[in-house]
Order: sequence, then C-alpha cells, then structure tokens
Amino acid sequence: MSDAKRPVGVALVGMGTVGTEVLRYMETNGDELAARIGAPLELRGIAVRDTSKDRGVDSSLLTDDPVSLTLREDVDVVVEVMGGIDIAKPLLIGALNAGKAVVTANKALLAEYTDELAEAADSTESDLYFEAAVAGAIPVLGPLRRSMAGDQVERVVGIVNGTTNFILSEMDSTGAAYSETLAEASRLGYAEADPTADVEGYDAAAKAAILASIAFHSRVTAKDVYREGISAITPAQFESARHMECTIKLLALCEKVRRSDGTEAVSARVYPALIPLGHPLASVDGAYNAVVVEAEAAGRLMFYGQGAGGAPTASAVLGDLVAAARNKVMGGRAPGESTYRALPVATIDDVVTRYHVSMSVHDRAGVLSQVAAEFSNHGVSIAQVRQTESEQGAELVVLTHRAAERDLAATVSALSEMDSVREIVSVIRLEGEDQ
Ligand SMILES: NC(=O)C1=CN([C@@H]2O[C@H](COP(=O)(O)OP(=O)(O)OC[C@H]3O[C@@H](n4cnc5c(N)ncnc54)[C@H](O)[C@@H]3O)[C@@H](O)[C@H]2O)C=CC1
Ligand SMILES: N[C@@H](CC=O)C(=O)O
Ligand code: NA
Repeated sequence: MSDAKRPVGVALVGMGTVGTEVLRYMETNGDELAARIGAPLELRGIAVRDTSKDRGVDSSLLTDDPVSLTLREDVDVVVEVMGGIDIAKPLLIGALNAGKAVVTANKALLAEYTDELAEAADSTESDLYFEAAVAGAIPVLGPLRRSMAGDQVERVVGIVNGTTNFILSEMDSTGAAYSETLAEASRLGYAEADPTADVEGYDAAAKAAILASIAFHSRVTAKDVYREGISAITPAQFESARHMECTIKLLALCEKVRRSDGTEAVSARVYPALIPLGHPLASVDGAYNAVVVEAEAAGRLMFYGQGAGGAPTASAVLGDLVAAARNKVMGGRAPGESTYRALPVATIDDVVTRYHVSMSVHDRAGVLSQVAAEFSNHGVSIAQVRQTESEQGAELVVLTHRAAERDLAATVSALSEMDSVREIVSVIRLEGEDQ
C-alpha cells in the first residue's frame, strides 16, 4: 500500500454526549470521510472511565488508560472530548510532543493553556484543531483564522453559550425562573458536566478568551475575561426589558478599546445585557448561538447555528478530524497560533456602554432630582427615567447614555448611600444599539 493510502489511526478520548455522536458519524459516514481524506479513518481505541459499561461498541476498543492509547504508534490523530483540565492537559501535550495531531472541544483547557498546547504542537509541527470549542457547530474559529487572516478584526460580539441562551429564551417566553429550565438544558446535552460553568458565565468566558486571542492576535486567557452569569436574572427584569422593547441575552464581547491613558488594549467580557428586539442577536433563541464579527475591510459578518448538543458539536469535531487526517495523508499543517501583538487586557473600568439602573426609592418630594444629581455628579448622563408606584414606595428606572463603567460604579455606590434610596434592585448594561 502506498503511504498516501495508509489508514489514519484515531484515538477517541471520552464517550459522552459529544464522543458518542462523533463515533456514530465516523461509522455511518466512513466511506465519505475516507474519500475526502484520501485514506480511511481507523479507530484504534476509545478511552472511557468505565470499560465494563455496555456502550454498543466493540468492547475490545475500550480502555481506561488514555495515555497509553494516545501514544500508540498507530495513532495519528487524538480526538479529545472528555473535558476537564487536570488529565486532558498533560495528555494532549504528551500527544502533541509525540507528533500526534489533536482535535479537541475542550474550551476550559484551551482558554487557559493554548500557549502550552501550541508550543507542544510547534515542537513537532503537529496540528491542534478546536473548532468545536467555540459555538459548537458554527464554523467561527476557522473563518477568523483563515478567511479573515488579511483583515483587522475590531469587535466580536456573540451569544456563545447554548445552555444560558436556552434558559433566558424560556424565561422570556414563559416567565419561568432560571432554575426551572436548567434541568431541561442538562437533559438535552447542552450543559457542562458542572452546569455552574454555564450559568455563572465561565463557559462563555472561556470562549470569549479563545475568540479574543484569535481575533486580535493577542493572548487572552479566561482569567482576563470580566464575567457575570445569569443566576441573578429575574422575571421582573424581563418585564422591564419588554417595556424598553428589549430582551436579555448573555453576551460575550471582545473588542479593541482605548484605555484612559490612550493605550490600545483588548477588552473581553461576559455579562447578561439588554439588547433591542430589532438587534440580530435578539432573535437567537434556544440552544442556538450567533457570533457577530466586525472587521475593517469585511464590515459586519454574522455566524449563526447550533452552539451545543451532541450532534452539532460532533459536526465541528469531525470537520477538524477530516482536516487533521488529510494533513497526515497529504502533508501540510493548519495555521498555527498567532499572538504576536501581545496587547494588554483592559479592565472592566475601561468599558464604555449604557446602563439600566433599577432602584427602590422612598416616594417623597425631591427624590427624583437628588437621584438625577448623583448621576450628574459622576458625569453619567441620563437618557430616560421611569417611575412606578408600589406599596413599599416607588421604583425608579434610569437608562443612561454611554458612560464609563468606573463612573457608573461610583454613581451606584453613591446612590446606595442615599437616605432616599431604599435599595439598588439591579444594574444591567444595554448593548447593541449601534446595529
Ligand atoms: N455538550 C456540548 O454541547 C458541548 C461540549 N463541548 C465540550 O466537549 C467536551 C465533552 O463534552 P460532553 O460530551 O458534553 O461531556 P460528557 O460529560 O457528556 O462526556 C465526557 C465523557 O468523558 C468521560 N471521561 C471523563 N474523564 C475521563 C477520563 N479520565 N478518561 C476517559 N473518559 C473520561 C466521561 O465519563 C464522559 O462520558 C467538553 O470539553 C465540553 O466542554 C464543546 C461544545 C459543546
Ligand atoms: N455547555 C455549553 C456546550 C457548548 O459549548 C453550552 O451550553 O454552550
Ligand atoms: Na464552532
């Protein structure tokens, strides 16, 4: 057999929601994949935690020793879909050091350690692919890395977590509380093994770090990303959003910003925000994700599709597997890491946006002007005020014009000290008015 026709050996690590679907499509579409690669894929083994469990596969393929499996001579590509960092990190670095190509969906790992993984990949000129790690099935990393390699990306804004988008969509349409819909998101295979990663924004922050690093050619890790989750979002906030013809979405925002000292920096942040109903991201519902990329020459691009779930994620993994296997057969290598710009990371204080501040106040003369004065004292300009009466007093909702986060924070802190303000009920940012 000529070298070009030699089968490409694959090690699958993890056989959960995603791994099961990867395997299914490898089997059912094997001939087509072979035609695209120029050689058949051959599964050398599957690393699982419990080899005694019946998984409907040839049990001789199962092993609980992922290290030995991935380092086998006849393994060319390692597909890692088990998640976690402690085992996956040395496993994948070891595989790359041994010259194996790696395909992974593990955003938690990539958001912290892409530099170490890329260094190992470079040491043996191996491939490291991870399209599934951001926005599931949606091809977004490939386009950013390849198709947009000649452009200057200015901003990336997206809904990149299927679980929270599913929950927020349900809260908006049915008035349900977030905890009621979380179990359903887990059942549907959207949520992480520990769903705290989803609802508290860690998963989206990991994806924001990966997106920002690739978009701006500068290393951003998950720790650099400002993060707020959705667990404090209430049905009342949705009601308030509707008054403003808005909805609430958990957004990942990555952009180049000018800091107060005039230097350029990268801002990466994740938080629930109001967005106008007419904004293209407002109609992205359920486990769907969407990523809007703004670039100097391209203008605005939008990528949309299923961001979570076994089969959609398997689509991205399989695309990478075909690419990595084809490189093994034909030669060549995927574009490597490109973080030559080494921009500093901006803090949340450097962000400028609009705010919706809801507070409970004593219903007496002069309160409105005192509150307005506090915004003005900190240089935060008010766009709208709405007051509603309640048994306890009054609720005051203030929508600001664009203001710096540090000024808004100082305003809120001063308001919370005022005698006439009973409680700051919520502060939520308003994004996407420039669409
Ligand atoms: N489910 C989804 O929608 C998406 C998941 N991902 C990522 O894909 C990866 C896998 O996710 P899921 O399939 O949803 O998770 P899962 O929890 O359903 O599957 C992971 C599997 O790996 C196994 N595993 C864990 N440690 C192991 C070890 N040391 N050796 C062998 N097997 C081990 C677990 O027993 C489990 O069966 C994660 O990194 C996740 O963040 C990425 C995009 C979407
Ligand atoms: N838990 C994640 C899975 C995909 O990355 C999500 O809900 O988006
Ligand atoms: Na993707």
